Amino acid sequence: MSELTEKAGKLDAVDELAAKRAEFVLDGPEGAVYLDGNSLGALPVGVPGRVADVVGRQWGEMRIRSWTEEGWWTAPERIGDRIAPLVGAAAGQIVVGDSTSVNVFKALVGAVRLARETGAGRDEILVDATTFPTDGYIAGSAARMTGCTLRPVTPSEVPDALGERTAAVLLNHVDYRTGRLHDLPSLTAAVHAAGAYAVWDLCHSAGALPVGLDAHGVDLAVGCTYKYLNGGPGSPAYLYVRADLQDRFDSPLPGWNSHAEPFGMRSEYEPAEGAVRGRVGTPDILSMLALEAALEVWDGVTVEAVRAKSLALTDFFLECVGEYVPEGRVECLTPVPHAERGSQVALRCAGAGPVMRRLIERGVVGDFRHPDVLRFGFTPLYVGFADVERAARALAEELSEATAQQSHRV
Ligand SMILES: Cc1ncc(COP(=O)(O)O)c(C=O)c1O
Ligand SMILES: Nc1ccccc1C(=O)C[C@H](N)C(=O)O
Repeated sequence: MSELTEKAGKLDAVDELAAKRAEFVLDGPEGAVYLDGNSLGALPVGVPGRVADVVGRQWGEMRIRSWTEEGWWTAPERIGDRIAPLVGAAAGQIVVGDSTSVNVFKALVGAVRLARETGAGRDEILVDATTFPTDGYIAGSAARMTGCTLRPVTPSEVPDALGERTAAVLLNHVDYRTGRLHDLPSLTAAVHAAGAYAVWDLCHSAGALPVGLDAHGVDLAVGCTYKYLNGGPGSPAYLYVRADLQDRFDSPLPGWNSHAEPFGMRSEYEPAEGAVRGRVGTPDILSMLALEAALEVWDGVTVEAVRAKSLALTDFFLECVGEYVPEGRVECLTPVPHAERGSQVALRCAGAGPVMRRLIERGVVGDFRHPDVLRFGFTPLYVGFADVERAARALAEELSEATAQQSHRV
């Protein structure tokens, strides 16, 4: 047994979250090392039974009565309240529904409208230049619709780019490619000092590390639920609107579900109070109730414990990669300081696409991001230290073989 295998065993033995792994389905043809929870979280064991009940009994037998008797109608705000503590929000500020892309649109246009109430000259939106593409596309459209210019800047350039013209700033808490964690408290404070509104995309941080939305005075936030919250493919996203902004939040998608009296069927729109104002149309109940069941794995778990394990996992992965992988074959894009690291490790590597394909064939599942990045996501609820060691060893073997083949060809 190598030193690192032994170390993995010791770390697993004292892991206080180790028992959570049994609450997920992790078998199947791909093997047990699943490091792609930053794209699609694994299936919690309680979900299939709940979905069967929702379909078979609630829909199949109770039909229309389930909107009231099974709480379907109020699911978006009820599940929002279940997510709230995971992102540091008090109840009543999060509503679940639609995709992240749609919520980015609601939040960003809403933010520009808030900024315009006090400063008509505010006609610029700043957007993270390194963002996951959908946020940039939506921000471009939001800018055109609101008569703003869109200015892409890196998060570190934001403080200098802010000014009297800034209406809203759309940032990612953790960068999807590099895994870099941005400084949400200080960037939010800088946006506020300029009189603008901050919209945060939490896709890669919610469920992986403390976010502190209320504590840091974030204005609006969005996130998906299919990564670290394990809600399933295409599970609905969420929108956070800070309590004291809700009265002034003017949604660009004011559907009947956000009406003060949806069943009044009135022709005039009157927005509901509270988080409900962020709703649009009929909620996607099947996905939403699967998500609700998935969130039960968080019972008795603190985000702080998850963060501590996440950092221990990524530290250990970096240590194993440093030990096993031939010098110079990979370049780590993820920052080493804990304060700047999310819950993934991104390694730049020649031939990253084929390398990841072969790793997956070996049963180590990460993903590849264009043009040359290997991404490994670490979900502390179901990834263990032995997985980490095995993944790094498989990567090293893969890269050594590739190197050997290359020199053979030469
Ligand atoms: C930062 C970020 N925003 C948005 C999305 C996607 O949004 P949607 O759920 O609308 O596809 C992703 C990943 O899918 C993401 O990583
Ligand atoms: N929603 C998806 C559907 C299909 C494939 C990937 C995704 C992702 O979520 C990608 C992820 N946002 C990423 O950080 O690359």
